[in-house]
Amino acid sequence: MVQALVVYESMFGNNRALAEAIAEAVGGVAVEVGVAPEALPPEVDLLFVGAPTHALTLSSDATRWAAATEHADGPLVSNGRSMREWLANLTGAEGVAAHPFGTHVKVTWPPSSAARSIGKKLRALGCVVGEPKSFKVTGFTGPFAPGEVERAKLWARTALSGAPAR
Ligand SMILES: Cc1cc2nc3c(=O)[nH]c(=O)nc-3n(C[C@H](O)[C@H](O)[C@H](O)COP(=O)(O)O)c2cc1C
Repeated sequence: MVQALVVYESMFGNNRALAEAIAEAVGGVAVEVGVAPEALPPEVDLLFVGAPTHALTLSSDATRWAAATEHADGPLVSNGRSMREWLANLTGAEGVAAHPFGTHVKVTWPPSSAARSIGKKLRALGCVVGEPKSFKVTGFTGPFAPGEVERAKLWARTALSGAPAR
């Protein structure tokens, strides 16, 4: 049986909600990036990795600070280790099927998003990476555009059906 792990970074809760919906859809576990293992457990054979788009890519110290001071009503969901740091330290992911996801407010051309940045980093780690998927929120703190969470669940189930066990 395929064991799925969903690792997320989130400022205001949108990627957490997406990660939990994806985990439910594939029968996996959603883990906040600050407490995610840096050595991928060998039983994990399907990885979903998601984060919010900040300045067209993954968050940085500066954008996290802006999120906390300019946009948040309370504490950020992810206020420890960042997705960038976790991906820089991740080991044991070679050959694992991995699916990058994230959220954005605006679509840009050429396409740039946290999901795409995650995809590049997962590929460099030796993962077998699916097409990055970014889901739309209607404002910096949310909510999702109509149908986006359902779209994410369908996407995750498709990824599950194509995932061979390690
Ligand atoms: C500092 C900052 C920079 C952002 N930059 C972008 C951006 O370049 N493009 C975009 O579409 N959304 C941008 N956003 C909106 C985020 O993508 C949005 O807040 C996020 O998707 C919400 O997910 P979360 O609740 O999981 O953090 C930015 C948000 C913040 C706080």
